Amino acid sequence: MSLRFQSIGFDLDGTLLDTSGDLAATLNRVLAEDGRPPLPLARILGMVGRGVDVLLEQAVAATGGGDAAVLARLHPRFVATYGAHIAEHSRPYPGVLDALDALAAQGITLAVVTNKLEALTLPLLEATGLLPRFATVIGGDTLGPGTAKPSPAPILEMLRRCGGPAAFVGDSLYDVQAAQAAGVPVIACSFGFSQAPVATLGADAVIDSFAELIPALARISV
Ligand SMILES: O=C(O)COP(=O)(O)O
Ligand SMILES: [Mg+2]
Repeated sequence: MSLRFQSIGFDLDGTLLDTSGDLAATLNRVLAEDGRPPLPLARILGMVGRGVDVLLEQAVAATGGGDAAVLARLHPRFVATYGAHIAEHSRPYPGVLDALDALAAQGITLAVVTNKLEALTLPLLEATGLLPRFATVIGGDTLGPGTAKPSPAPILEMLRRCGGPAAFVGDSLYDVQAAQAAGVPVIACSFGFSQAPVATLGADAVIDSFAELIPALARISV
């Protein structure tokens, strides 16, 4: 199946990697250290996808509230704790490695565009064996404040670095909005962290497993 895409970008959390276990354990540990109650996994996953600042804002609001000083206190604790436990439970979803290899074999350039901080993203990709497969990695803070998805900025930067035409693969509304604002077709993964049914996100295609990725890309290639 030959695709017309020069490059394909991937979201990280809930798309390439199931990071739910390490994210939830880290957040609940940081909340406990601050005297706050734990949050259930499903609630936490609904807070993931717009980066650590939004995650902490929502987690603090859900556990008794707190002002900017609370967030400023929790932020470095979250980053340090997560960095120390970055890949204890996090694994690629089934079929990820085969799909990436098949795309690379077609000469397609692969990129990661995540809202996770770059300094956490790189060791996570390294620990899970994914890093060598990507030509470029753009984190939520790589391009500066205000450029995380749903801003189109990181997808436009991926196009600049890797060339077009491009497609994007993600699991959240923010991925779909960012790709559409950048004029790039987008595939949504139903196995990720989206709280809304992925069929309602407005993506060009929905996949239920990575085995469906290349056929879906072929369908939107025409
Ligand atoms: O919210 C995050 O930290 C990262 O999320 P993403 O990899 O799904 O963009
Ligand atoms: Mg995601």
